[in-house]
This record gives sequence, C-alpha cells and structure tokens, in this order.
Amino acid sequence: MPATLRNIFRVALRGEALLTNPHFNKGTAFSLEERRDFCLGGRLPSKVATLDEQCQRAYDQLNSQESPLHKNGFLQSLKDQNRVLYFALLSKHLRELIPIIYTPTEADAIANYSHLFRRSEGMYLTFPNQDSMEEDFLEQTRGREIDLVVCSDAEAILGIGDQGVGGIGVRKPPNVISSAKSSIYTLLAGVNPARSLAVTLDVGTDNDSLLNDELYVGWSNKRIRGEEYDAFVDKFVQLVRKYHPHSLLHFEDFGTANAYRLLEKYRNEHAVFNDDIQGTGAVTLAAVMAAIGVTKTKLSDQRFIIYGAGSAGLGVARQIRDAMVLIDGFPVGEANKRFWMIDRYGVIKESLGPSKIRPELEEFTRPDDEWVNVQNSDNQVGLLDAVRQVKPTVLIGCSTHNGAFTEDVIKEMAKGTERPIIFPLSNPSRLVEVDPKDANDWTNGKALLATGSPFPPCKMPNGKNYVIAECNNALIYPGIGFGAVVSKSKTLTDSMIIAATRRLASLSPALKDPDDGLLPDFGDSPGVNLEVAIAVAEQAVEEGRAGIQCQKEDVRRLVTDAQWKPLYAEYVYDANGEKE
Ligand SMILES: NC(=O)c1ccc[n+]([C@@H]2O[C@H](COP(=O)([O-])OP(=O)(O)OC[C@H]3O[C@@H](n4cnc5c(N)ncnc54)[C@H](O)[C@@H]3O)[C@@H](O)[C@H]2O)c1
Ligand SMILES: O=C(O)C[C@H](O)C(=O)O
Ligand SMILES: [Mg+2]
Repeated sequence: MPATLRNIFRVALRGEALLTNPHFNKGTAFSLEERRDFCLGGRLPSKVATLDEQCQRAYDQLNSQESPLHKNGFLQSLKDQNRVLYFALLSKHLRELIPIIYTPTEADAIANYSHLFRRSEGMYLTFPNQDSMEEDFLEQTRGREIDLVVCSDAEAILGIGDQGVGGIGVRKPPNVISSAKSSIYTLLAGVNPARSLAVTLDVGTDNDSLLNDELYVGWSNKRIRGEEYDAFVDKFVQLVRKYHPHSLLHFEDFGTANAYRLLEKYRNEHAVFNDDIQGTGAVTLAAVMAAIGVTKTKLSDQRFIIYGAGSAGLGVARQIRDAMVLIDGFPVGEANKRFWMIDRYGVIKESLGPSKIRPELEEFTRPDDEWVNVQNSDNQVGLLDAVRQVKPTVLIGCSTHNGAFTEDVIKEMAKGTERPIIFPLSNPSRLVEVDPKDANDWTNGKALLATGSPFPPCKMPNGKNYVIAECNNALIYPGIGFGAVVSKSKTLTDSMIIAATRRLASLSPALKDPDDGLLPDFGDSPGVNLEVAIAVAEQAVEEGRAGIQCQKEDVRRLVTDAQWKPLYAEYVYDANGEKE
C-alpha cells in the first residue's frame, strides 16, 4: 500500500481494477499523467483534486448523516473505497471521529445494524472448514508481509456479550471488532494497513437470537469448546507463526476463560498480546499512577475494589499488583491483599469454592473471617457492604453492570477517603457503572474519575470543568503493538508493558495541573502512542528481545520512520508491480 516515504510506487493494476481497489484508489486525486498511464481517462471527472479537497468533500458528506450509526456506515463505505482518504479524514478530525469508528458507536453497529451486510473485510476462519484453513489463510496472505494479526472469536464483545461473527449481517461487516481495532492501530500508531490482518475465528455462537435468525451470516451452531476449540485455535496460531514469525498476534474480546488460557499458552513462543487483559491493565495502571500523583500517595497505600472479575478486572488487578511489587518493592503476597475482587456472587472469598472462583482468581481470594458481620443469607457480600468494610481508595468497574456504583456506594466510599479514585470502565457508554457527572456531584467534585468510553467534562464546585479521562486501552495498545512490531520482538514481556505504562503515565496532564484529566486527551493519542511504541521498542532492545540490530539511541528514529501516514504516493505502471 502507498506509504509516505515511498513516494514512487510501482502498480500493476489499471482502469476499473485500480479504481475499485481501496488500497490503491485515489479517486479524483489521480494526476493527469496517472490517468493517462493507468487507463483512467474516461472514468473520472476532469478536475484533479488534492487530498485536502477530498477530505473536505467527504467531511461535508459525513456531516449530512444524521446519527453516529449512519456516520459509522458512511465511514465504512469510504474505507471500502479509498483507504488513504479514510485515514486522512479520520486523522484530521480525530477527536470527533474516533467515537464513530470505535467505542461507543462500534458496539451499537454490531448490536443494532442487523440485516444490512454489504461487503466482507478481513479473514473468516470457520470451524467446519478447518481442513482448508491453511489454503484459506494463504489465499489472502500469499506474497504479503504481515506485521500485525488481530483476531477475535467474538465471545465477549466489549460489554455486549456473544456476537457470533459480529452481529447479524451488520452493515459494518462482521469482522467489526478486529477490523476496528486494526484501524485504530493504523490511525494512532502508524501500522501500515496493508500489513495488518483482521481475523474472525468463527467457532459458533451461544447467542440464541443469532442462532434463530435465518439471516445470520456466521456459522449457525453452538459454540465449540474444549479440546476441539483449542485444536482449532492452535491450528490458526501455528499458521501465523509459520508464515509471519515476526508478527504481533493480538487477541480481542475472547471469553474470559479462553482469554487467560490462550495468553499463557502462547506468550513464550510468539509475540502475543491480549488487549482486554494487558491493554486494559496497562492503561488503568497509568491512570491510577496519575491519580496517586494527585493524592500524593503510593500504590501500596491504596485499597482496591475491582467490580467485575473477568478479563479486564483481573488484568487490571494483576497489572497494578505487579507494579506495586516492582515500583514499591512490596512482596507479592502483601500486594495481593490490597485487592478485593467482586463478581456476580459478591466478594470473591474462600467459601464460594471452585465452582464460582476461576483458578486465575485464587491469588486474590479473600478469607471468610473478614466478613462475619456483613454477609447476607446467600453467603454473599455485596458492593455496598464491601465498600463500608474495606474503605477503598480506588473503585474500578469492569462488570458491564450499568448503574452498579449507586449514590449510596459512592457516598459511602467518599466517607472513607478524601479523594476517591473511581474508574467505571465498562463499555459502551450505556453500560457504565456510574455516570461520571453523578460521581462528581455525589462527591462534591472530590472524585478523581476516568471512564472507558468518552464522556463530557463535569463542573467542579468552583465552576471549573473537570475533564473525564478516557481510560480506554486504545490509548496504549496501538503503541505497545507497534513497538513490538518495529523491534521485531520475539515475545511481548511484562517489562515491555510496564515500560509502556510508565511512559503513558509520564504524559498525564494531571502531573502539571491536578485538576486536569488523569490521562492525555484522545486528540493527542497519536503522539502518545508514538511515545509508548518507542518505550516498548527501547525496552525490547535493552532486554535482548528485539529481532533487529540497533542501539537504544536509534529506536526513536526507527519507530518514527516506520510509521505509515495517509498520503498519496505517485504511481508508475509496472506489470510486475504491486497488485494488493
Ligand atoms: N476501558 C477499557 O479499555 C476496557 C477494556 C476492556 C474491557 N472493558 C469493559 O469492561 C467490561 C468487561 O469486559 P471483560 O472483557 O472483562 O468481560 P468479561 O465478560 O471477561 O468480564 C465481565 C465480568 O463481570 C462480571 N459481571 C457481570 N455482571 C455482573 C454484576 N452484575 N455484578 C458483578 N459482576 C458482574 C462477569 O461475571 C464477568 O466476570 C466490558 O463492558 C468491556 O467493554 C473496558
Ligand atoms: O473496545 C474497547 O473500547 C475497549 C475494550 O477492548 C473493550 O472490550 O471494551
Ligand atoms: Mg475489548
């Protein structure tokens, strides 16, 4: 695909084939020479437009769309026509358009935009077709160098659950979550879109409304689990390793149990990354570090209640715990005791037993004798009782339970700590545990807040605006992935992720002004992710994981030079040139 630094590009497509290939199409921006050499003469109106003019026209058209969902559909169609224009437009209006192509609108696109399937994007690997998996994989990737593979089995899409291949015939194609995450890699970190691959692993769905819909475009079958599932995923992972050994393999929105197992299984043999576990852990740790900078306390001084002990909740707990050990020199056992995890059965405590406590949660399981005075008849301890007893300094929501942080909960928390740190992280916006405006009002502006989806600023009692930091893994995962890709890192280590987190935390606006947002604004996210990528690649070089030969001092230039930018290259016809 055309890239900034390769101004001249040899292309083997002509005429209609060129105009209908989104990687090469420039529409009205083809120069007169190109129109002549590529048989485009009669196919375009006469004026040669600049990319800026095309952006302006596309932006005007976008604004005539009435709702975020319609805008999302318009942008998808632009992406299908002209990738450079799509990314150029997004880059120009980043703050405004990220929520349209990504959280929160993307969730609504998956859930609501049924029956409008138009065009597929990326790769679908379906369980019953596994015998031809290698052939299917090579069909789309032969001759291509792939840096990044984003895959999902769509069992736990954001907070909206099992979406099969991604909602019924969604207008945004069913690869929606992997392709949205891939687009963010390009937009915010500079991954070349022609070198990334979005994959849906279709192992069926347990969502009855999908199974009962005859227009469902995925494999209409109950989800495959157990050994058959593992063998299918393994077949795919081994193909990635065989044909693209230096790629980063990103797992998105897998069900919790699979998410943890797969990460542990593959993390020592390939550069794999689970965004919901590691990306969320990293961005949340950065936000916590910024918040304790405001309260002038240490990580190990905090008491954490984490509400929702799935992929994200446990990822957050582990990441913060590891930082406590690394930064404050706290023993692991002591650090674990700073966490109270809550899930559907209340506080995770010993007597819940193995049927309700997944093995990964064991290290954070609380003793029963803590709760003798508070548990209810079901042997469960709810959030309000837990807050009353624990007096948490930090409350994090990853539960998908909208409204769980009630006024009572928030006010109770504010009794026990001067500046409650409250992060309702569930996405999309409609699932947030508390509207940050309410949390701000109920604590008289004392709460330090961050959310997973974008929210407008709140009014502080002094009349100032308080910016609600968007604690979404997109502030860090594109940089983590790109750093691993540029350094050709063989694996992605915990220390590389900590390096990313520290770099992000160092960019917090609250470091300069404690009343400012805890994390950088998403409008600044390309610069932020560049810094993150540099930190990750530097760490990879330093600890000998990098597959490239370079000095740490050279990393900044290498990463910057490797960034793909949405600009048109000049085309020269060559029958042996690029076709895809
Ligand atoms: N801000 C971010 O960057 C970010 C990143 C990842 C996930 N998330 C959000 O966090 C939420 C969880 O995602 P996940 O990937 O961990 O999903 P998950 O399915 O792995 O975990 C959700 C957990 O919440 C529990 N839960 C559900 N209802 C509950 C209730 N009423 N009370 C207590 N616990 C309850 C479930 O049992 C499960 O353990 C989603 O809304 C997702 O969008 C946000
Ligand atoms: O997709 C997002 O916005 C963040 C996260 O990966 C999620 O699952 O909610
Ligand atoms: Mg996710």
